[in-house]
Amino acid sequence: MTEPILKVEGISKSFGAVQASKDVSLDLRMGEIHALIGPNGAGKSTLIAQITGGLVPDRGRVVFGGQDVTGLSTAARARLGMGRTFQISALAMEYTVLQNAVLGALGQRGGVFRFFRPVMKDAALLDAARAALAQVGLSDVAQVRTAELSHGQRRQLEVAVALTLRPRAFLMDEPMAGLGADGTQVLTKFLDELRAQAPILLVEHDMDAVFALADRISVLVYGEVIATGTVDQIRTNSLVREAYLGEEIAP
Ligand SMILES: Nc1ncnc2c1ncn2[C@@H]1O[C@H](COP(=O)(O)OP(=O)(O)OP(=O)(O)O)[C@@H](O)[C@H]1O
Repeated sequence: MTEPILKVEGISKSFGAVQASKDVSLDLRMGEIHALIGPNGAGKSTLIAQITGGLVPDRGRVVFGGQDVTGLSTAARARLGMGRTFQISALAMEYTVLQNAVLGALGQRGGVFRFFRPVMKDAALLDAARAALAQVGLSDVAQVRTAELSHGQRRQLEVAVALTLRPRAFLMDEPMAGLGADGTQVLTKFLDELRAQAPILLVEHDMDAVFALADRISVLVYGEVIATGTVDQIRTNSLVREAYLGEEIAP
């Protein structure tokens, strides 16, 4: 088996008396969607922040592409190919779709945005942005103001921004949040295809999407991974059913 692209090894993180991550270990393998689920406040966002570099763990390490990245900045991790999308939109609503994709490409490279015009003439950035928009199906709206996009299209644009870096893996924090049934369906199909290009660690509350997409699921409860397994293994796991009170997870 090839080495996992991402390994989280024994990560712990406390905020005062709250232990948000308790000795968390998990990995992300090539070609897979690994979903991270858990009740509100279980520590999913805190874990993602430690993987992407926004928070420093108290203990443990993050290995990406065989390299220990625990001490690296978010931008340095992005340059190594760690792509991500956010729970809260980081898009500039007044800019066009293409401008957002270009600025995203620049930002993810750790570039500093000083003058708009030179940036918009940077052929490499423009090429990367256009290719990413084409891949998510937004080429037709490249010149449209981002504010005019539907919620689902904005989610696609966020994925496009992450794609500009040609990531080796994706971390996605609740990409389905706020999407209607149609938007969820479009994004589910898109993520299904995307995993072949780069594996995805997916934090998601929408259980239908998780069950449709995940090759493996890890369940986080009070900062701890209580189970990792296939959809069937997780559905029938008694600890998991207890944590969810049997509701969302019930077959
Ligand atoms: N910066 C912080 N300071 C103090 N406590 C924090 C901080 N960030 C998170 N926490 C606490 O850590 C725990 C885990 O929070 P986190 O946001 O990671 O959970 P989550 O699983 O992502 O929740 P949700 O599903 O609601 O997004 C919670 O008890 C939260 O209150």
